[in-house]
Amino acid sequence: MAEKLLEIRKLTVGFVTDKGLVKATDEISLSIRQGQTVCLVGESGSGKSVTSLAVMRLIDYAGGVIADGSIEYHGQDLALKSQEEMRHIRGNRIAMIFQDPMSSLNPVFTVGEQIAESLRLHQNMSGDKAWNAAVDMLRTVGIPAPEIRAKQYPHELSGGMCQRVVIAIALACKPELLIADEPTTALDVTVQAQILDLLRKLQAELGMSILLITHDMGVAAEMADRVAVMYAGAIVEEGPVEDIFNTPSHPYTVGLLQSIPGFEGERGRELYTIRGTIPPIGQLPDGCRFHPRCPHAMDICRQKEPFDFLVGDGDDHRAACWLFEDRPVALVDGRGGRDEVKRA
Ligand SMILES: Nc1ncnc2c1ncn2[C@@H]1O[C@H](COP(=O)(O)OP(=O)(O)OP(=O)(O)O)[C@@H](O)[C@H]1O
Ligand code: NI
Repeated sequence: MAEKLLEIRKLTVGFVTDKGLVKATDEISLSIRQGQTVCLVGESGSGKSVTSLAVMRLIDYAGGVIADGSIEYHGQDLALKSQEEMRHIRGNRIAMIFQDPMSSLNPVFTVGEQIAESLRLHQNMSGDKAWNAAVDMLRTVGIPAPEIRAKQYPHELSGGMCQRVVIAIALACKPELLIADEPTTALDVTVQAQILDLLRKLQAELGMSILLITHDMGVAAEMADRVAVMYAGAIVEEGPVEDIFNTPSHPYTVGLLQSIPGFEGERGRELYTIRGTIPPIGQLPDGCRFHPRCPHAMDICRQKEPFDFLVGDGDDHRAACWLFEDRPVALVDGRGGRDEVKRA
């Protein structure tokens, strides 16, 4: 199995408010191996973007703090790096693309110049060489007539074209890890499929790992090797993509899947929606954070936070749900899962 590239351990990210620190993520653990695509899914407000911003340490600029845990990358903890050190890692070995391509591009420079600038900065290329490489990148990301397009400004390109440019900028430095936060949400379905195909193709060529954030289970099914389901700041289920879709275990995951139109077993039935809404950060219920919305809630769910239990046959599919109390507790890399030590 490929080496672990990124290992997030018990990461708690918070925002300081007048009521003290409110947690946007609560001891989340997740790892990504080389060449792997891990999808982070969950409803709006579950903490997906906060998690990705924490890995990039851009959370510092959004008023957030890493309150606890570690983000191990090549044996070093990104949570402890200075912003100066992070600047060398960002856009170089780890690149990020966001949902809205327009806000990532600079309106006053041509797209060719913006890619060339990234190459100058990170690959030490100069003048014509960087420009020619930029045109090549545009070709690589599937932009027709790249010599002409390179001289155009973002407003002269469609949304889909702009997102391809953003991908070209991100990939210009051949990152090991690409973090993509809803990269296709703003695009129409056909363009979305093309962009996802492009990411897959470039991933195969470059061997990079992808952390893909999406609220779309269909996108996750298509792209992921592993899926992590987030709810109200915690990863409530995580496992190989086949296991998540074939044997979803956490009632929240089951609910998410049942709300996909045309999902197996649901055809012809009224579309299911999970009752209730996600609690705002800082206002979690006692016990399991999902219990007020859970159709299976038991007494213990109202009282005690569940551990991560191993579900399925192997040791790589976990769910934080008391329904699996008879199963072994998942270990996070040899260390205890959530509160495992207290339980013993
Ligand atoms: N700068 C901030 N200050 C205070 N709270 C914040 C800040 N950024 C995010 N939050 C809160 O943190 C929680 C998680 O937000 P996050 O953006 O990570 O959700 P998400 O899963 O990415 O949702 P979406 O699908 O809507 O993008 C939310 O409750 C949000 O209101
Ligand atoms: Ni988000």
